[in-house]
Amino acid sequence: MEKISVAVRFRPSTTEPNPSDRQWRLDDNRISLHRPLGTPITASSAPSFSFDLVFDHYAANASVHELLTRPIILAAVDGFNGTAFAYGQTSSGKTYTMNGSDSDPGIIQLAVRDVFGTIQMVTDREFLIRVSYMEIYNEEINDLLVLGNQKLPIHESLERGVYVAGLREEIVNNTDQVLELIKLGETNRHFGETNMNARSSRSHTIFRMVIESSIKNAISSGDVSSEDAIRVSVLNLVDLAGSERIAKTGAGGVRLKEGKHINKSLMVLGNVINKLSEGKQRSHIPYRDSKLTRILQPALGGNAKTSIICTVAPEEIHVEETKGTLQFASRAKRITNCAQVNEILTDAALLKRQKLEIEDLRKKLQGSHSEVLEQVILKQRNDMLKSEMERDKLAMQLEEERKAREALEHHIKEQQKRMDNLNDLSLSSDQTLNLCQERVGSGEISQEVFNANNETQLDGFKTPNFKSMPSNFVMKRATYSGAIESSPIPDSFDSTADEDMWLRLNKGCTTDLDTLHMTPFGNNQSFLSRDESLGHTSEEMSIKETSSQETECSLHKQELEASKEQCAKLENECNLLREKNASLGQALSMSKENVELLTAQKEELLKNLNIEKQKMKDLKDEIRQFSLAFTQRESLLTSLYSKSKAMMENLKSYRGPIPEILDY
Ligand SMILES: Nc1ncnc2c1ncn2[C@@H]1O[C@H](COP(=O)(O)OP(=O)(O)OP(=O)(O)O)[C@@H](O)[C@H]1O
Repeated sequence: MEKISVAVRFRPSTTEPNPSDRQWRLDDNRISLHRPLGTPITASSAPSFSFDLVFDHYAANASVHELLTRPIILAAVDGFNGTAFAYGQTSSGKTYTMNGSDSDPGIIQLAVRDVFGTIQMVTDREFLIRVSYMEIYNEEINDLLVLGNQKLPIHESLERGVYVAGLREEIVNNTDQVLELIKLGETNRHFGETNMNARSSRSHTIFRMVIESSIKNAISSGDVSSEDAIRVSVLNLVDLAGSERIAKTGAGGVRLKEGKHINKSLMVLGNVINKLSEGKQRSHIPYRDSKLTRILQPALGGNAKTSIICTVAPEEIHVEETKGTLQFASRAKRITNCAQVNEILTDAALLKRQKLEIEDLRKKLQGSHSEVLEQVILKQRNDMLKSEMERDKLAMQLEEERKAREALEHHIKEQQKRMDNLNDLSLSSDQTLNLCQERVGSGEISQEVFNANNETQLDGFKTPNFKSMPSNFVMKRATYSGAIESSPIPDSFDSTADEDMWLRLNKGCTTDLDTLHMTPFGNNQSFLSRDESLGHTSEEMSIKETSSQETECSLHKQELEASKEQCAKLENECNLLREKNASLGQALSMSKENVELLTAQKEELLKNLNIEKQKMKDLKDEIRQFSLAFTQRESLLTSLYSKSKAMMENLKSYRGPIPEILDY
């Protein structure tokens, strides 16, 4: 943000100062009005003013330019928009300041020289300068480089902002070329004689230079950067028509109409300056109320560096107008602009950027990116296969473990059964022992027999409880009612038998003894005694066996627990692998989708590239056709212009009657 710089310039007095006149006094950059005797007038009607610069009547245009406008010209070459305009009452020296004289070139001439002088010093950029010259006469825009009143319209677009449509822009290469064009423009400009100025500007004129520049050979270099951008700045040098009092100028007829238009547009300019000076940039600023403010919009509170030179007349007769001008200047001083370098990308640079982007995308698609993707997919496939194999292996292990567990369980059940049997056996042995002891107590069995039997060790004794009874041994139980859990019947009988014992054993049961196979003598050991002696030995054996089986069983149990744990662990691992497998499958399908998407994008981009290429070709054709048409039109216009000029010359020298038809 920077403030508009404002300067005030006093033109030389046209009259001899009268001792009774009030005087404007300049102290550095301050201006104050003094009484004839030299005392300052401090009333509110005549306050003192201070400005960025104040020039007295001795100042030459060159010093005004050097101090006020030159910085703007240099900034314009660097890409900033710039505007310098002269404001003041009629005959205060605006045109003199802007256009100068032969001995004192004006700001426009000095600016043109500066522009060309500066760009010659810049070696790394190439410049294209275009100039145009227009006037706003009676609120109509005319091209001063073209004959006649064209009444050009103002247009607005996003790309160009506010612009005058159809305005001739001349590409220029040097100062002289521009000065020639300015001369041409001056001949077309509206001047008129008033009471106050023999050659009064009846229009606002805007001399415009468009300065384009780009880095030399930037487009052919590698990357697209800010170097590829083109700087386009607009420099406006404006000579306003002077505000005037109709009574003073003595205007009537055409001059009066002109004066009204001039005053109206200057009033709008004043309103815009007022609003902007109040810091109301965001409120409505009446730029559209006049063509002048519309065209100067960027210079007033916009993207431009602006300086205003307010010209004033020193004479007593113009004190009120001078005060008005100084007030305008004071308000203008408060306006802030926001100038920035204007850079745009050319079609070629844009195309280059697009090409690079497309190339980059293509590389990503065709090159490293797709390879990476393929590798990722391959890796994922491998991972998936690996995990599937692991899963199968684990499933097999699990199956084996399950089988082993079932076998173990089966084994444990068997062992349990055996243990139960052994327990039963042990119990029945105890009972048998008790029974025998009871019988010894009752005298049925002698203590010696019992002891002998009890001490006798018989190998190969099988569990009598589960032995099937021999079919030829049938007992009839009459009175026997004792609870015999284990049968005392041995595997086989000998040929001899102790009848008494038999009877005693059977407690009165009658048995057909003839059917008995008698136990041979000498081998007549009672089966009872054998049985009972065996009962005592089997108890110890069964206890031993039981304890060893219990140990075995607890070992099996431990094994079972361990295998259960292992099994659970394996199941967990299996679940994890299943999950991993599922996520890998998902990732694979996603990558497949990505590949498909990228392929589609690639195709789309290639399609766009082709379209862009076609567009480019069309544009080139269009440009070729346009430049052809333009050259034709230009040569036509030039010939028309020279023809009309020649005719004008002829007409001027022609003294006879005016011919009725002019054949062009
Ligand atoms: N600084 C100056 N030094 C010498 N002569 C000057 C100076 N300023 C103005 N003049 C002369 O004063 C007269 C009026 O000046 P000029 O035409 O520039 O005024 P103007 O403000 O452009 O008036 P208008 O608004 O009517 O066009 C001219 O003859 C001009 O040569």
